[in-house]
Amino acid sequence: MSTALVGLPFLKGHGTENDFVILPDPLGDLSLSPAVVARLCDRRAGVGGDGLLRVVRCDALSEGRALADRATWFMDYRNADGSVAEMCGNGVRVFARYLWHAGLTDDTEIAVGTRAGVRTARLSADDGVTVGMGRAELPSGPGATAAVTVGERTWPALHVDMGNPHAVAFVEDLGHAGALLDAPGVAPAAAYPHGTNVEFVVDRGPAHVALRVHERGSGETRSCGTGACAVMVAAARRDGHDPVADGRAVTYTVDVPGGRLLITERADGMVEMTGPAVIVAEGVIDRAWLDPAELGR
Ligand SMILES: N[C@H](CCC[C@H](N)C(=O)O)C(=O)O
Repeated sequence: MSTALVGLPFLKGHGTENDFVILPDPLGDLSLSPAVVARLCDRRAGVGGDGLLRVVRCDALSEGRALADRATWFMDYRNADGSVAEMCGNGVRVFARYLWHAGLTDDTEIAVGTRAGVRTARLSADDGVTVGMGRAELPSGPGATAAVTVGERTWPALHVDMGNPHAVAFVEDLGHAGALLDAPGVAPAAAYPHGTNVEFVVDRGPAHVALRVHERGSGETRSCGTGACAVMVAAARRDGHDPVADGRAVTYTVDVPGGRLLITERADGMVEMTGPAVIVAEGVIDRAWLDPAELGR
C-alpha cells in the first residue's frame, strides 16, 4: 500500500545554477531555525540548495509590514548554513518566476519585498527575468577597500554594497583563487563586521567580465546575482564609467560558472540585472524526515 507523503510542500528553482529550496508559507506560520534551513539545503541528506526562499505575504511578518503598501510578497532569503542575508539577486528572479508559476500573480512586473527593500522583477516570455537591484553603494574611507587572501596569494578588493556586502578582487586568472573550499581571508575584518561575499574577476573583453564567487554562508556557488552586480559596478568604475556622474548608462556581460547575466547601471544609478530563472521541480517534504512541528506548525 503506498503511503502518500504528508508534510510540507516545497519547490526547487535556480538562476544561472544558483539554486534554492522554495518554501511557500503565505501566512508566515513556519518558524525556520538555522538548523532546519541547513538540513533542507543539505545536498546529501536534504533537498539541497545554495539557499532557501520562504514565500510569505508582506503583511504576515514584521519585516514585511513596512513594505506591504508596495509589495504583496516578501522573499525571506536564508543562506545554506541557515544564516539570514539582506538580499539575493538570483533569488528574486526565481521568486518572481515562482509567483507566476503558482498563479499568485498574473502581472509580469512584480514588486518583491526583501530585507534590502522592494525589488521589482519583470518576467519575459522565455525564462528571462530583469530585476531592479537598487543602487550600488561604494563605501568611502577605511572600509572602502580590503585585502583578500587565498593560500599564499593576496589581492586588493573593492567594497561594493548591493544591500549585502561584497569584496571584489580583480585577478590574473580565476584559477589563482584555488579550490575556494574555505572562505577567503579578508582584512581588515572591521571593513565587514558581518562577513562578506567575495568575488574574483577577470576580463573577457570590452564590457565583458567573468567571475568566481565565495558566498557568505553558502561557500563557492555557480552564481551570485548581487555579486555579479557588485562586480559589474567595480569593473565599470575601473573602466572610467560613472553613469550618475556622466549621465550615460553602461551595460556589461558578466559570465558566472553557471551561465551569463546582463547588467546595466543606469544614469539614475539603478542597477538592472537580466538572467534566467527556472522552476525545476515541486514536491512534499515527508514529515517522517522533517516534522512540521519542528517548524512551529
Ligand atoms: N546568491 C545570492 C547572494 C546571496 C548572498 C548571501 N550569501 C549573503 O550572505 O549576502 C544572489 O544571487 O544575490
